[in-house]
Amino acid sequence: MTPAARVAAAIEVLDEILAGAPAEKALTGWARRSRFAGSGDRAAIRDHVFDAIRCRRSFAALGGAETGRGLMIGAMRAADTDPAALFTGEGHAPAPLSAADGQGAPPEGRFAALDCPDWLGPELEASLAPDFEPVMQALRLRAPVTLRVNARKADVEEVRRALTDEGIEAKPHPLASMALTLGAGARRIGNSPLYHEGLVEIQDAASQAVVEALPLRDGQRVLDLCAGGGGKTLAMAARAELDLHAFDIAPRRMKDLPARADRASVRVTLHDHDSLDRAGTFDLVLVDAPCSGSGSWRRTPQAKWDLTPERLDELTAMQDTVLSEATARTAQGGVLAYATCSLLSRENDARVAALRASEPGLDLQFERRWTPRDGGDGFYLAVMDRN
Ligand SMILES: C[S@@+](CC[C@H](N)C(=O)[O-])C[C@H]1O[C@@H](n2cnc3c(N)ncnc32)[C@H](O)[C@@H]1O
Repeated sequence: MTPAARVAAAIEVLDEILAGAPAEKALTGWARRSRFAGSGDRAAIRDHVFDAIRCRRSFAALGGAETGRGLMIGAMRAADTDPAALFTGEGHAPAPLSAADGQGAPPEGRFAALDCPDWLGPELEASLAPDFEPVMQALRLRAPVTLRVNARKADVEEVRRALTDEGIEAKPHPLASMALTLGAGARRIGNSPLYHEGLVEIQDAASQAVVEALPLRDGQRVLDLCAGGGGKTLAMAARAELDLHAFDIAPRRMKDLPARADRASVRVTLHDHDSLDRAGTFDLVLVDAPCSGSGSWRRTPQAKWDLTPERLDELTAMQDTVLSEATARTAQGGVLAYATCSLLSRENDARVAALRASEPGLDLQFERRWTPRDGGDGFYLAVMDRN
Protein backbone atom coordinates (compact mmCIF):
# COMPACT_ATOMS: atom_id res chain seq x y z
CA MET A 1 0.00 0.00 0.00
CA THR A 2 1.15 3.55 -0.66
CA PRO A 3 1.53 5.98 2.27
CA ALA A 4 -1.62 7.75 1.03
CA ALA A 5 -3.61 4.48 0.89
CA ARG A 6 -2.55 3.75 4.48
CA VAL A 7 -3.87 7.17 5.52
CA ALA A 8 -7.16 6.43 3.71
CA ALA A 9 -7.41 3.13 5.60
CA ALA A 10 -6.69 4.87 8.93
CA ILE A 11 -9.50 7.35 8.15
CA GLU A 12 -11.93 4.45 7.62
CA VAL A 13 -10.90 2.79 10.90
CA LEU A 14 -11.00 6.05 12.86
CA ASP A 15 -14.53 6.76 11.62
CA GLU A 16 -15.64 3.40 13.06
CA ILE A 17 -13.95 4.18 16.36
CA LEU A 18 -15.53 7.62 16.54
CA ALA A 19 -18.90 5.91 15.95
CA GLY A 20 -18.29 3.78 19.06
CA ALA A 21 -16.30 0.71 17.95
CA PRO A 22 -13.43 -0.41 20.19
CA ALA A 23 -10.09 0.38 18.48
CA GLU A 24 -8.84 -3.22 18.40
CA LYS A 25 -12.10 -4.47 16.93
CA ALA A 26 -12.14 -1.78 14.23
CA LEU A 27 -8.53 -2.57 13.28
CA THR A 28 -9.13 -6.33 13.16
CA GLY A 29 -12.30 -5.83 11.09
CA TRP A 30 -10.41 -3.68 8.62
CA ALA A 31 -7.59 -6.25 8.33
CA ARG A 32 -10.11 -9.06 7.65
CA ARG A 33 -11.76 -7.05 4.87
CA SER A 34 -8.39 -6.07 3.40
CA ARG A 35 -6.44 -9.25 2.68
CA PHE A 36 -4.21 -7.32 0.24
CA ALA A 37 -2.60 -5.49 3.18
CA GLY A 38 0.73 -6.86 4.44
CA SER A 39 1.95 -6.83 8.03
CA GLY A 40 3.89 -3.60 7.42
CA ASP A 41 0.71 -1.93 6.15
CA ARG A 42 -1.30 -3.14 9.14
CA ALA A 43 1.36 -1.89 11.55
CA ALA A 44 1.54 1.53 9.87
CA ILE A 45 -2.26 1.91 9.89
CA ARG A 46 -2.38 0.89 13.55
CA ASP A 47 0.23 3.54 14.38
CA HIS A 48 -1.75 6.22 12.50
CA VAL A 49 -4.93 5.23 14.32
CA PHE A 50 -3.43 5.13 17.82
CA ASP A 51 -1.48 8.37 17.29
CA ALA A 52 -4.72 10.06 16.22
CA ILE A 53 -6.69 8.77 19.23
CA ARG A 54 -3.97 9.88 21.65
CA CYS A 55 -4.06 13.40 20.17
CA ARG A 56 -7.73 13.42 19.25
CA ARG A 57 -8.53 16.90 20.58
CA SER A 58 -5.58 18.75 19.09
CA PHE A 59 -5.65 16.89 15.76
CA ALA A 60 -9.40 17.53 15.39
CA ALA A 61 -8.80 21.25 15.93
CA LEU A 62 -5.92 21.36 13.47
CA GLY A 63 -7.80 19.25 10.93
CA GLY A 64 -11.03 21.21 11.22
CA ALA A 65 -13.30 18.27 12.18
CA GLU A 66 -13.59 15.41 14.64
CA THR A 67 -13.84 12.80 11.89
CA GLY A 68 -11.33 10.25 10.63
CA ARG A 69 -10.46 12.60 7.79
CA GLY A 70 -10.19 15.64 10.08
CA LEU A 71 -7.93 13.74 12.50
CA MET A 72 -5.56 12.60 9.75
CA ILE A 73 -5.43 16.09 8.21
CA GLY A 74 -4.70 17.41 11.73
CA ALA A 75 -2.01 14.75 12.25
CA MET A 76 -0.20 15.88 9.12
CA ARG A 77 -0.45 19.54 10.06
CA ALA A 78 0.82 18.72 13.59
CA ALA A 79 3.86 17.12 11.92
CA ASP A 80 4.34 20.23 9.74
CA THR A 81 3.50 18.26 6.60
CA ASP A 82 1.16 19.65 3.96
CA PRO A 83 -1.86 17.27 3.78
CA ALA A 84 -2.18 18.05 0.05
CA ALA A 85 0.91 15.85 -0.48
CA LEU A 86 -1.10 12.71 0.36
CA PHE A 87 -4.72 13.86 -0.03
CA THR A 88 -4.55 13.72 -3.83
CA GLY A 89 -7.49 11.49 -4.76
CA GLU A 90 -5.15 9.44 -6.95
CA GLY A 91 -5.28 5.65 -6.71
CA HIS A 92 -6.39 4.79 -3.18
CA ALA A 93 -5.44 8.17 -1.69
CA PRO A 94 -8.00 10.24 0.26
CA ALA A 95 -9.88 12.88 -1.76
CA PRO A 96 -8.12 16.24 -2.24
CA LEU A 97 -8.77 18.94 0.35
CA SER A 98 -11.75 21.15 -0.41
CA ALA A 99 -13.72 23.98 1.22
CA ALA A 100 -15.79 21.32 3.03
CA ASP A 101 -12.73 20.38 5.08
CA GLY A 102 -12.64 23.75 6.83
CA GLN A 103 -9.49 25.62 7.74
CA GLY A 104 -8.50 24.06 11.01
CA ALA A 105 -6.84 26.06 13.79
CA PRO A 106 -4.53 25.44 16.73
CA PRO A 107 -6.40 23.90 19.70
CA GLU A 108 -7.92 26.49 22.01
CA GLY A 109 -6.86 26.38 25.63
CA ARG A 110 -4.21 24.54 27.61
CA PHE A 111 -6.10 21.32 28.20
CA ALA A 112 -7.04 21.01 24.52
CA ALA A 113 -3.42 21.56 23.45
CA LEU A 114 -2.35 18.83 25.89
CA ASP A 115 -5.08 16.44 24.66
CA CYS A 116 -6.57 16.35 28.13
CA PRO A 117 -10.33 16.17 28.79
CA ASP A 118 -11.46 19.51 30.30
CA TRP A 119 -13.40 17.96 33.17
CA LEU A 120 -10.36 16.00 34.38
CA GLY A 121 -7.66 18.62 33.70
CA PRO A 122 -7.81 20.41 37.07
CA GLU A 123 -7.77 17.15 39.05
CA LEU A 124 -4.87 15.72 37.05
CA GLU A 125 -3.00 18.98 37.45
CA ALA A 126 -3.54 18.96 41.22
CA SER A 127 -2.35 15.34 41.39
CA LEU A 128 0.74 15.78 39.21
CA ALA A 129 1.60 19.33 40.32
CA PRO A 130 4.62 20.63 38.31
CA ASP A 131 4.79 17.39 36.31
CA PHE A 132 1.34 17.93 34.81
CA GLU A 133 2.33 19.42 31.45
CA PRO A 134 5.34 17.16 30.74
CA VAL A 135 3.34 14.07 31.75
CA MET A 136 0.39 15.05 29.53
CA GLN A 137 2.84 15.68 26.68
CA ALA A 138 4.39 12.24 27.27
CA LEU A 139 0.91 10.67 27.13
CA ARG A 140 0.54 12.05 23.59
CA LEU A 141 3.39 9.83 22.39
CA ARG A 142 3.75 6.10 21.66
CA ALA A 143 4.81 3.84 24.53
CA PRO A 144 7.87 1.65 24.08
CA VAL A 145 7.60 -2.15 23.87
CA THR A 146 9.25 -3.54 27.00
CA LEU A 147 10.05 -7.13 27.93
CA ARG A 148 10.49 -8.74 31.31
CA VAL A 149 13.21 -11.35 31.23
CA ASN A 150 12.10 -14.37 33.24
CA ALA A 151 14.80 -14.65 35.91
CA ARG A 152 13.91 -18.34 36.33
CA LYS A 153 15.01 -19.15 32.82
CA ALA A 154 17.51 -16.59 31.58
CA ASP A 155 19.50 -13.48 32.35
CA VAL A 156 19.15 -10.10 30.73
CA GLU A 157 22.41 -10.12 28.77
CA GLU A 158 21.80 -13.60 27.38
CA VAL A 159 18.33 -12.55 26.16
CA ARG A 160 19.65 -9.28 24.74
CA ARG A 161 22.22 -11.18 22.68
CA ALA A 162 19.63 -13.69 21.45
CA LEU A 163 17.32 -10.83 20.44
CA THR A 164 20.16 -9.15 18.53
CA ASP A 165 20.72 -12.43 16.65
CA GLU A 166 17.03 -12.35 15.71
CA GLY A 167 17.39 -8.78 14.44
CA ILE A 168 15.52 -7.22 17.38
CA GLU A 169 17.25 -4.29 19.08
CA ALA A 170 16.99 -4.31 22.88
CA LYS A 171 18.51 -2.27 25.68
CA PRO A 172 18.21 -2.45 29.47
CA HIS A 173 15.57 -0.19 30.99
CA PRO A 174 16.60 1.83 34.07
CA LEU A 175 13.29 1.28 35.89
CA ALA A 176 13.58 -2.45 36.51
CA SER A 177 16.46 -4.93 36.66
CA MET A 178 14.91 -7.49 34.27
CA ALA A 179 13.43 -4.98 31.78
CA LEU A 180 14.56 -4.68 28.17
CA THR A 181 13.16 -1.96 25.89
CA LEU A 182 12.88 -2.97 22.26
CA GLY A 183 13.89 -0.80 19.33
CA ALA A 184 14.02 -1.76 15.65
CA GLY A 185 12.40 -5.13 14.95
CA ALA A 186 10.16 -4.93 18.06
CA ARG A 187 7.13 -6.13 16.11
CA ARG A 188 8.82 -9.48 15.52
CA ILE A 189 8.82 -10.36 19.23
CA GLY A 190 5.50 -12.25 18.97
CA ASN A 191 7.21 -14.81 16.70
CA SER A 192 10.40 -15.12 18.73
CA PRO A 193 11.20 -18.50 20.33
CA LEU A 194 12.28 -16.54 23.45
CA TYR A 195 8.67 -15.54 23.89
CA HIS A 196 7.19 -18.95 23.07
CA GLU A 197 9.59 -20.73 25.44
CA GLY A 198 8.78 -18.40 28.37
CA LEU A 199 12.14 -16.62 28.59
CA VAL A 200 10.43 -13.25 28.18
CA GLU A 201 7.01 -11.69 28.73
CA ILE A 202 5.82 -8.37 27.36
CA GLN A 203 5.42 -6.12 30.41
CA ASP A 204 5.73 -2.40 30.96
CA ALA A 205 8.83 -1.32 32.91
CA ALA A 206 6.93 0.50 35.69
CA SER A 207 4.68 -2.54 36.10
CA GLN A 208 7.88 -4.54 36.66
CA ALA A 209 9.22 -1.86 39.02
CA VAL A 210 6.06 -2.20 41.15
CA VAL A 211 6.73 -5.92 41.64
CA GLU A 212 10.44 -5.32 42.28
CA ALA A 213 9.51 -2.92 45.07
CA LEU A 214 7.38 -5.54 46.89
CA PRO A 215 8.96 -7.07 50.01
CA LEU A 216 8.83 -10.66 48.65
CA ARG A 217 10.78 -13.47 50.34
CA ASP A 218 11.13 -17.21 49.74
CA GLY A 219 8.47 -19.25 51.50
CA GLN A 220 5.79 -16.53 51.68
CA ARG A 221 2.17 -17.30 50.98
CA VAL A 222 1.13 -14.62 48.51
CA LEU A 223 -2.22 -13.66 46.97
CA ASP A 224 -2.63 -11.63 43.78
CA LEU A 225 -6.23 -10.59 44.44
CA CYS A 226 -6.81 -8.72 41.15
CA ALA A 227 -4.76 -11.02 38.95
CA GLY A 228 -6.34 -10.25 35.56
CA GLY A 229 -4.15 -11.84 32.86
CA GLY A 230 -1.51 -12.52 35.54
CA GLY A 231 1.24 -10.10 34.44
CA LYS A 232 2.18 -9.28 38.03
CA THR A 233 1.49 -12.82 39.27
CA LEU A 234 4.18 -14.15 36.93
CA ALA A 235 6.56 -11.31 37.76
CA MET A 236 6.18 -12.14 41.48
CA ALA A 237 6.77 -15.83 40.79
CA ALA A 238 10.07 -14.99 39.10
CA ARG A 239 11.31 -13.05 42.12
CA ALA A 240 11.14 -15.62 44.95
CA GLU A 241 10.05 -19.18 45.82
CA LEU A 242 6.48 -18.30 46.76
CA ASP A 243 3.33 -20.23 47.53
CA LEU A 244 1.46 -18.11 44.97
CA HIS A 245 -2.32 -17.75 44.66
CA ALA A 246 -4.36 -15.77 42.14
CA PHE A 247 -7.96 -14.56 42.04
CA ASP A 248 -9.96 -12.23 39.84
CA ILE A 249 -13.61 -11.25 40.18
CA ALA A 250 -13.88 -11.87 36.41
CA PRO A 251 -12.35 -15.38 36.20
CA ARG A 252 -12.25 -15.38 32.39
CA ARG A 253 -9.50 -12.77 32.59
CA MET A 254 -7.26 -15.45 34.15
CA LYS A 255 -7.98 -17.99 31.40
CA ASP A 256 -4.50 -17.78 29.84
CA LEU A 257 -2.71 -17.75 33.20
CA PRO A 258 -2.22 -21.54 33.56
CA ALA A 259 -0.60 -21.76 30.11
CA ARG A 260 1.53 -18.67 30.77
CA ALA A 261 2.62 -20.08 34.13
CA ASP A 262 3.58 -23.39 32.47
CA ARG A 263 5.57 -21.55 29.84
CA ALA A 264 7.36 -19.60 32.56
CA SER A 265 7.91 -22.82 34.61
CA VAL A 266 6.17 -21.46 37.72
CA ARG A 267 3.26 -22.70 39.82
CA VAL A 268 0.18 -20.62 40.64
CA THR A 269 -3.00 -21.77 42.42
CA LEU A 270 -6.05 -20.19 40.79
CA HIS A 271 -9.08 -19.54 42.97
CA ASP A 272 -12.79 -19.02 42.60
CA HIS A 273 -14.81 -17.29 45.36
CA ASP A 274 -15.37 -20.50 47.34
CA SER A 275 -11.80 -21.77 47.27
CA LEU A 276 -10.50 -18.31 48.13
CA ASP A 277 -12.76 -18.16 51.16
CA ARG A 278 -11.36 -21.51 52.31
CA ALA A 279 -7.76 -20.45 51.66
CA GLY A 280 -7.39 -18.36 54.83
CA THR A 281 -5.00 -15.44 55.11
CA PHE A 282 -1.76 -14.61 53.30
CA ASP A 283 1.65 -13.16 54.19
CA LEU A 284 1.35 -10.67 51.36
CA VAL A 285 -1.72 -9.58 49.40
CA LEU A 286 -1.29 -7.54 46.23
CA VAL A 287 -4.23 -5.44 45.06
CA ASP A 288 -3.53 -4.28 41.49
CA ALA A 289 -6.80 -2.43 41.49
CA PRO A 290 -9.23 -1.62 38.68
CA CYS A 291 -8.64 2.08 37.93
CA SER A 292 -8.94 4.86 35.35
CA GLY A 293 -5.77 3.56 33.68
CA SER A 294 -4.64 7.17 33.31
CA GLY A 295 -1.00 6.08 33.67
CA SER A 296 -1.33 3.84 30.62
CA TRP A 297 -3.26 6.12 28.30
CA ARG A 298 -0.41 5.89 25.78
CA ARG A 299 -1.32 2.22 25.23
CA THR A 300 -5.09 2.52 25.61
CA PRO A 301 -5.75 6.08 24.47
CA GLN A 302 -9.47 5.60 23.94
CA ALA A 303 -9.82 5.20 27.73
CA LYS A 304 -8.79 8.86 28.10
CA TRP A 305 -11.84 10.01 26.20
CA ASP A 306 -14.24 7.33 27.53
CA LEU A 307 -13.65 8.09 31.23
CA THR A 308 -16.50 10.03 32.86
CA PRO A 309 -16.97 11.55 36.34
CA GLU A 310 -19.54 8.82 37.07
CA ARG A 311 -17.15 6.04 36.05
CA LEU A 312 -14.40 7.53 38.19
CA ASP A 313 -16.76 7.51 41.19
CA GLU A 314 -17.59 3.85 40.49
CA LEU A 315 -13.91 2.99 40.28
CA THR A 316 -13.05 4.61 43.60
CA ALA A 317 -15.93 2.72 45.23
CA MET A 318 -14.56 -0.54 43.74
CA GLN A 319 -11.09 0.33 45.01
CA ASP A 320 -12.44 0.80 48.55
CA THR A 321 -14.31 -2.51 48.38
CA VAL A 322 -11.36 -4.52 47.10
CA LEU A 323 -9.01 -2.90 49.62
CA SER A 324 -11.21 -3.85 52.54
CA GLU A 325 -11.52 -7.43 51.17
CA ALA A 326 -7.75 -7.55 50.83
CA THR A 327 -7.20 -6.32 54.38
CA ALA A 328 -9.32 -9.19 55.70
CA ARG A 329 -7.20 -11.65 53.69
CA THR A 330 -3.89 -10.25 54.97
CA ALA A 331 -2.47 -12.14 57.97
CA GLN A 332 -1.64 -10.25 61.18
CA GLY A 333 2.00 -9.27 60.69
CA GLY A 334 1.54 -9.56 56.92
CA VAL A 335 1.82 -7.00 54.13
CA LEU A 336 -0.92 -5.36 52.07
CA ALA A 337 0.27 -3.80 48.80
CA TYR A 338 -1.98 -1.49 46.79
CA ALA A 339 -1.10 -0.60 43.19
CA THR A 340 -2.85 1.27 40.40
CA CYS A 341 -1.83 2.47 36.97
CA SER A 342 -3.54 5.78 37.76
CA LEU A 343 -2.02 9.24 38.00
CA LEU A 344 -4.89 10.56 40.11
CA SER A 345 -4.41 11.15 43.80
CA ARG A 346 -8.10 10.29 44.30
CA GLU A 347 -7.43 6.68 43.18
CA ASN A 348 -4.07 6.42 44.95
CA ASP A 349 -3.01 7.99 48.24
CA ALA A 350 -6.59 9.16 48.96
CA ARG A 351 -7.81 5.52 48.85
CA VAL A 352 -4.99 4.42 51.14
CA ALA A 353 -5.81 7.25 53.57
CA ALA A 354 -9.51 6.27 53.53
CA LEU A 355 -8.63 2.62 54.17
CA ARG A 356 -6.28 3.43 57.03
CA ALA A 357 -8.92 5.66 58.59
CA SER A 358 -11.42 2.79 58.61
CA GLU A 359 -9.04 -0.10 59.35
CA PRO A 360 -6.86 0.56 62.38
CA GLY A 361 -3.61 -1.41 62.46
CA LEU A 362 -2.39 -0.68 58.93
CA ASP A 363 0.98 1.07 59.00
CA LEU A 364 2.24 2.68 55.83
CA GLN A 365 5.72 1.28 55.08
CA PHE A 366 6.23 3.33 51.91
CA GLU A 367 4.54 4.83 48.85
CA ARG A 368 6.00 5.24 45.36
CA ARG A 369 4.84 6.91 42.19
CA TRP A 370 6.03 6.52 38.63
CA THR A 371 4.96 8.66 35.70
CA PRO A 372 5.51 8.20 31.95
CA ARG A 373 8.40 10.66 32.35
CA ASP A 374 10.28 7.81 34.06
CA GLY A 375 10.03 5.81 30.84
CA GLY A 376 7.22 3.39 31.71
CA ASP A 377 3.52 3.70 32.44
CA GLY A 378 2.29 5.81 35.36
CA PHE A 379 1.92 3.69 38.49
CA TYR A 380 1.32 4.10 42.21
CA LEU A 381 2.29 1.65 44.94
CA ALA A 382 1.59 1.74 48.68
CA VAL A 383 2.94 -1.00 50.93
CA MET A 384 1.32 -1.36 54.35
CA ASP A 385 2.04 -3.62 57.35
CA ARG A 386 -0.97 -5.16 59.03
CA ASN A 387 -0.51 -5.17 62.81
C1 LIG B 1 -5.61 -3.54 36.69
S1 LIG B 1 -6.42 -5.02 36.38
C2 LIG B 1 -5.26 -6.24 36.89
C3 LIG B 1 -4.07 -6.40 36.00
C4 LIG B 1 -3.16 -7.54 36.36
N1 LIG B 1 -2.83 -7.55 37.76
C5 LIG B 1 -1.87 -7.55 35.54
O1 LIG B 1 -0.80 -7.19 36.05
O2 LIG B 1 -1.95 -7.97 34.37
C6 LIG B 1 -7.64 -5.09 37.66
C7 LIG B 1 -8.38 -6.39 37.78
O3 LIG B 1 -9.15 -6.35 38.99
C8 LIG B 1 -10.29 -7.15 38.82
N2 LIG B 1 -11.25 -6.82 39.92
C9 LIG B 1 -12.08 -5.76 40.03
N3 LIG B 1 -12.74 -5.79 41.22
C10 LIG B 1 -12.27 -6.86 41.88
C11 LIG B 1 -12.57 -7.45 43.15
N4 LIG B 1 -13.46 -6.90 43.99
N5 LIG B 1 -11.91 -8.57 43.50
C12 LIG B 1 -11.00 -9.14 42.66
N6 LIG B 1 -10.71 -8.66 41.43
C13 LIG B 1 -11.32 -7.53 41.06
C14 LIG B 1 -10.73 -6.84 37.41
O4 LIG B 1 -11.52 -7.87 36.87
C15 LIG B 1 -9.37 -6.69 36.67
O5 LIG B 1 -9.01 -7.87 36.02
